[in-house]
Amino acid sequence: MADLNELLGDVTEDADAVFLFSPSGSYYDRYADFDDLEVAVVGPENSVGADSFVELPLEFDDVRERIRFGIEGGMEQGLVEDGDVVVCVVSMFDEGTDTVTRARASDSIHSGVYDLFANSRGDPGVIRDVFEVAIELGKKGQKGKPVGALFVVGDAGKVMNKSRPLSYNPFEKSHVHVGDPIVNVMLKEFSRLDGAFVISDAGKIVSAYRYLEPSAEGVDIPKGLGARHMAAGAVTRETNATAIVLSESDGLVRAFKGGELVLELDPEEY
Ligand SMILES: Nc1ncnc2c1ncn2[C@@H]1O[C@H](COP(=O)(O)OP(=O)(O)OP(=O)(O)O)[C@@H](O)[C@H]1O
Ligand SMILES: [Mn+2]
Repeated sequence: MADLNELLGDVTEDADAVFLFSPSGSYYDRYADFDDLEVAVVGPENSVGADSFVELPLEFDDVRERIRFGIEGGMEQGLVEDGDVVVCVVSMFDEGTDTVTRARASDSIHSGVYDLFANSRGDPGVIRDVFEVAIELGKKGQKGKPVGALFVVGDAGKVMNKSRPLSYNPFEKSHVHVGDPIVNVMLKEFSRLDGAFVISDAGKIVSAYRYLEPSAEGVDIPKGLGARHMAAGAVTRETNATAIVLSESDGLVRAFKGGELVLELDPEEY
């Protein structure tokens, strides 16, 4: 009769790295002296004091997302590289370690999402929520028609100084935050109209209908992108904001930081 452990050994064969997702201290210790294997801890905090640590800025309920994010962070830090086999040890059912998966680090996983969440000024949860609105808008459009939108997240005071109103601000005096389902409906509704949404670090919607007027000097964004993308890139050079743009013309979601395009995604594939 076949031996179960032997069969399951296929999962860990030829591994280049082991990523332990939020392990307990005693569990981590059992992995501490693997010499020829990169052992890294992935989680919201490095409570076991691991040398190699990838911070998860958000709780990903979806284990697949958690693993993707962990691997991308590991690539970002040079712990693993394109083609490496990464064995991921995860707890899926709150009963300690119960899941082992084999994943391959690849440049296609390396989409820029990690950098966007981990190194932005805005709260990671806020960036995620805005990102999700943009993706959803991209998938469905506005009443079936393609729609474009521009969200500027973080450093809102400075962003307001670099912009002017195109119309009355429906969020004036309101205290609404992204992530609230009602707000997401509002964001989608208002995205039919011109200009940008300005959102604070903590996710408060400061304004809609802002016309951004940053200097475009020294902004290097890919040719073929128009005024909306130029404004998005430029505002992130002059402020510490992150801009998330849904293009009406090609349907892609892009993010800009520090004046540069840092992420480009097709909502249909996300
Ligand atoms: N400086 C700006 N600030 C805010 N919104 C802007 C700015 N420039 C353009 N927009 C918005 O972007 C819309 C589309 O402009 P344009 O076609 O030039 O941009 P684009 O980069 O090609 O974007 P898309 O791919 O969505 O067409 C405008 O109708 C306007 O609502
Ligand atoms: Mn255009």
